[in-house]
Formats: sequence, C-alpha cells, structure tokens
Amino acid sequence: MFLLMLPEQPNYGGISNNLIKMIFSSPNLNCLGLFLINYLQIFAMKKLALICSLCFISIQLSAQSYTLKSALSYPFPTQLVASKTQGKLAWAVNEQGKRNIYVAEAPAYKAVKITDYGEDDGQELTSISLSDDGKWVVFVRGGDHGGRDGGPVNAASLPIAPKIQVMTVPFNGGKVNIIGEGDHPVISPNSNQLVFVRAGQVMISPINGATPAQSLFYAKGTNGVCRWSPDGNKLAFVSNRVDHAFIGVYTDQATPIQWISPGLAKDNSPVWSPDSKRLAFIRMPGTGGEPDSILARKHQPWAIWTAELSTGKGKQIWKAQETISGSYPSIDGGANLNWASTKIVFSSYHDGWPHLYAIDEEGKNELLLTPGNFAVENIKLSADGKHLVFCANTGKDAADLDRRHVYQVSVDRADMKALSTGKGIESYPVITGDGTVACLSSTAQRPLLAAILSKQEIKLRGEELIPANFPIKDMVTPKHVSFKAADGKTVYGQLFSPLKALKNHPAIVYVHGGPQRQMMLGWNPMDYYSIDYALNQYLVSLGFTVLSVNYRLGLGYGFDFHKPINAGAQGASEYQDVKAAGEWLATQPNIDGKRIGIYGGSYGGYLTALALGKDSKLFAAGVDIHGVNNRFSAANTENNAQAPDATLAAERARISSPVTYISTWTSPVLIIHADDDRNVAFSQSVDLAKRFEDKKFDFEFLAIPDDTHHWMKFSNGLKVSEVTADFLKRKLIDRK
Ligand SMILES: CC(=O)N[C@@H](C)C(=O)N[C@@H](C)C(=O)O
Repeated sequence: MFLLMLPEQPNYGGISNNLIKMIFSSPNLNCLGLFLINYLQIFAMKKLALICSLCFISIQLSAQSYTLKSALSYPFPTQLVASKTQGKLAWAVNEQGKRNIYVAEAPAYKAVKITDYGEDDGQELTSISLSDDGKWVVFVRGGDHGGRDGGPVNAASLPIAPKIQVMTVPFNGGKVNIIGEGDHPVISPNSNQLVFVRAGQVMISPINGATPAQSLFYAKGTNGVCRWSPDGNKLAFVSNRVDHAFIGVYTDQATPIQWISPGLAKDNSPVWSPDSKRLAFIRMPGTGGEPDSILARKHQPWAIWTAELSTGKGKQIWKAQETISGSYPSIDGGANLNWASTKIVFSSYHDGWPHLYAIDEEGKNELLLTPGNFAVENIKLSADGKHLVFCANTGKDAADLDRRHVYQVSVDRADMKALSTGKGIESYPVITGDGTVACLSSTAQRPLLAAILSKQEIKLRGEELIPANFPIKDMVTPKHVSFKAADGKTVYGQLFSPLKALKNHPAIVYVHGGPQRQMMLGWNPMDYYSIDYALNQYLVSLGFTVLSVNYRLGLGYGFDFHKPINAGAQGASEYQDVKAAGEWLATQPNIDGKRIGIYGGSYGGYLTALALGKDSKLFAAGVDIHGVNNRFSAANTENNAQAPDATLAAERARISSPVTYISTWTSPVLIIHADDDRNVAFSQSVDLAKRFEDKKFDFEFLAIPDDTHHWMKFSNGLKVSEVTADFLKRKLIDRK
C-alpha cells in the first residue's frame, strides 16, 4: 500500500487535501491517479481536477454502500415445529428484537403472525409446540436458554423484572393466555392440558388457561424432561438428584410415583414405546469414585436400557463401545434417543462421525443408517415412526462439508435420500402430519427463512419479512478454503473477499465461539452466528478480506477434529489453527500482512485474546467479545485437588490463558462484555481490564448492563457489531 503525500496544494475546489490524501492513500488507487492530478495541476484546471476528485470519492465511497443496521435487519426464524397429525407449522421470528410466533397451514403454508410483541425487550420465545388437535400453540416467553439457568432476562433494564412464562395462543390467532411462571411445557396427547416445570417441580394446567396451574405431584430433587405416554395416561420424567438421577412415572393422585429400575447412576432421556407399555432411557455413571486424572482422555460410558411399566424393572439392551469416540456423544441432542415403530434409533460418534443407528427392541441387529464421512444433526422422527429427517454436511459438492442439506432415512434400512441439494444451507427439518417436510433455509446472500421442501425445490415462507433495504445484492459469496496448521492438521475456513479487487488491503481473522460449532458458506442457522455473518459481510464492504476459521474443537469434520488432544485449558492446541489462519492470510496476494486483525465472541474471544497476547506481531489489532481470558479454574484443580495430575493440569491451564501473555500483548484491543452473561462470567473481562491497567496498557471497552451472552436486545447486538467494525476500521484502515 502506498500513501500518496501530495505536495502542498491549493484546495481542489473546496476538496480538502486531507480528503484527497485519504482517497489517494486508499489501497485501490494506482499511479495513474498521481499522474492525473499532477498533470491537472500543471494546467491548473481546477474544475477538471474537482470532477476527477469527486469521481474518485464516489468510487471509494460506493464500495461501502450499506449500513450495518440494514445488514442486521433480517428476520431470524427459530424453533420450527410441525403438527404430528395435520399439515401445520409454527415457528418464532425475531424482527430486530421484536419476537413473535408465526404459523402456516396446508396447502398454501402462508406465514401468518399470531402474536403481537412490538418491543425490542430481550424476551426470547422458546419451547414452541403444537397441540395434536392442531388448535393450540404453546410457547415460553423470557429467559436465556443458551446458557446456565440464570432466570429472567432484563436486557432492557426495566424497573419491573420480567418473568419466564408459559403461554398458549390459538393456532388461528387470538388472545395469548399466560399459563404461569415456568418453563419446558409439554402438551398432553388429548390436547386439553399441558405440564411444565416451576422451581424443579412439575405443574399442570388446562391449555386454555381457564383455571390456574397447579402442582401435579411432588418429588424430591429437580424434576423435568416430562414425556406423556402416547395413550396420555402416564407421565415419565427425570428426577435429578445431584450425583444420581432416576426416571419416574406419574399416574394419578392416588398412585405413588413408580421409579423405573432405580440405580446408583444417572438416568435420562426417557422415551415411550408406541404401545405406552415400555420405556427406553439412557444410563450413565453417577458422580463419584477415586479422584481421576484431569488430563487423561477417557471413555465416557453410556448405555440404552428398556423397562416394562408393568414391573418397573429394566434391562440394558445396548452398551456403547468403550473407546474414546464411543463416549456419550457431545453433540446437539446427545444420544437423540427415539422409539420408532419397530426400532430404537439413536446417535453415536463411535465410527468417527455422528451417525444414526437402529437396534431392535431387544438391542440386537445394530444397523448404521447413515454411513459416510459427514455429521448428522437436527434429527426428527416422523409421526408414524417409520422414518427420520435430519440435516448433514454432505452432498454432490465437496464444499458441502461447510453446508447443510436435508435428508430422509427409514428407521429399519440405510436408504438415506437427499431432500435438498445445491449451494444453500438447509437445517432444522421437520415433518408434518400430512408428510410435508419443512426446514430453515439460507444462502450466501439470503438470511434464514422457513421453507417447504418439495421435489428438492425450496419454497420460502415469510420472504416478505426481509426489509426492502436489506443489502442482499451486496452480499459476497464466501469461498471454501483450507490450509495446514503447524502440526500438519488441515484447517478449514470461509474466505470473504471484496467484490472489487483491492491492492494491498487489510484482512481479518474471524474466530467463532462454542467451540463445538461450525461456520458455513452462508447465513448461519444459529442466531449468534447470523449476527457475525452479517458483520463479516459488512467488514468486506469496508475493504477487508475476512477469513472465518473453523478451528479444531469444532463440528463437521469428524471426531478427531472435534476432540483434539491438548486442547482448551489443557494446552490450547486449537490456537495453532487460528495462528495458521493469520499466517495464511499474510501470504495471500494483495493482502497487507502488517494489517491483519482478529475478532471473535466467547470461545472466539478467548482465542482472539490468546492471539493478541502471544502473537501481536502477526495480529495488529483485535476485538475480544466476552472472551474467556483466564482459564485457571478450568483445570478444575479445586475440585480435583487429589487428582494425580492436578499440578500439571494447573500449569496447562496457565499456559492456555490469555492473561498469562499480558507482558507480550502490544496490539490494540477492544473488550466487550454484557454483565448478565450466563456463559462467560463478566469478571473475565473485569480481570483482564485490571491487568491492563496495572500494566498501564491502553485498551478500549464496551460494557453492556443487564444483557446476556446472546445479545437478547437487538439494539445491543447492533451496538456490539458497530463498535467492533469501527474499531477494526480505525486501527487497520484509518490507522488511528
Ligand atoms: C457453550 C458456551 O456457552 N460456550 C461459550 C464459551 C461460547 O462460545 N458461547 C457461544 C458463542 C456458543 O457458540 O455457544
């Protein structure tokens, strides 16, 4: 990049020299511009000089043609659900912080809003479900279900604390009934009632809220995971009792709770047989035993049990392979246990990929339903129990590794078939009672919308919700790239390049959070990452190249990539992938290796801080958004003081913590955190700031009162993105 130093010049028709310098210093001009201006000077043709200057200004400024607010103004759909008996759908849509319920019905499946929440008040909508008679939508309003249970969220700092409440509304619209404070509602098969959890106890209410909710039964412990028997006569639930957990069955007020094969273990995920006579559930060891190694990689045992309701006696029908990859699957939905028509189906990672398996009701004849090198996610069983729909990162294009497409498979044979293909991303499929498959669909340019899948065609629902000023034409298409980390491991990423080729321009490494996440070649199905996808697109419009790095610990690339050795607080082996991303960018043509920035949220904030502490020579500036900066406690040495490797674990945590590298941290940094964060404590940023102050190291910060880890208030998510973009532009483009 060259900075053209104009000799002292007369004003070009009121165009200040600084502005000219700014324009001419921009990387995308060439010597022609220099020659042109000097040529014009000689002939003192002010007007022509002015016209040329204005042309250059318009070229420069048109490159940045939309606001971040317009890029974040998309409607975000979540919680898509289908009726088991009819052609009906329901989902939530977040429109710039205003969250409402939409429904759609066969045959048109037109999106219709049936609630009217009009404020950006930070109250999320979750647990959406449809009654089997198709008349009711049930949902929960409030809370933050993406982190530990921290109670109601007051991101708007209202003087009256919000609540977490179970609500019902007629499918065809009408009055919203407030059933009461609580969470995790489950509608009865007869559609007249619902149960939900309040303070660890199970409550029951008429679905229309005609009478107040009341306690259904009392049980010791924290009770939840309620599952009605298909005949509606019984309710299975999990009673969590700290170091163990039981499966209980409630029948009626006159019958004692029936405990199902109670053990000295942790039982979970109860599912009923279609005839309401048996239960299947997952059993894992209880908490206890000799203080074990903190660092050693070990098998996490789990097994599938079934029990007869008539006796309450259970038996183990399947046990996981005692290998590291045979451990209880740490994926969305865990074992994803379902009792299908004649099979029991579940997820397991034991062949190196999260796949679907089927066994018969005796646990025999294990069948791999989804063979291949890809990940299976978002699994749903059809109402007749005969097949499953799910999404997977596989397809005709090798780059489908960084996409998702919808598939269907029978529960008793490996006949997987694609229901969607192409360059888009289709996730969270559901199947209605009339056999219609719906999903959430996005592309590189278009944010998520609900969609109906028909003969591989994607028919969008609610397209009219995308604002007219949404800059869809300005969205670049990210490219699937890969490169090697220092230890030779292949690392994947999505490369966002400016539409107009820029010479010697700055670049950004974007680091996702989780860390068990995967960024994709389009708008991400997670709301948190949809915001960052918009921000990455906006940074490109400012003149950055952005490389979104899918570092090890992430999903989508198999077990060994997801569970690498010496990672996290045990040595941060994943950091070498982030460093490799910065180094790879620095070798790319037209990128200024001296102006590579980095930013990320949560686990991405952690790796951003580690990068700035360890490699300020490579990363010239960064934004640490609610990052984990101090991992000393992650060694868990307090609880495992007797562990044979407690000392080594503490040292590993020390070298894995960004605060350990304060002395070598020289690049400018912006720290951002909201103080009702239930995922990463606000104290992580307070501690880092104090260490900078003790070192007299200047830093910038944005503290947001009362919001959480997930920017429940739209205006906060917008503010975070705007200050992040402004900081990176100031430091790496304006160099102020
Ligand atoms: C599981 C969790 O909360 N991890 C955080 C450190 C984090 O990265 N949170 C968000 C961003 C996520 O993707 O879960």
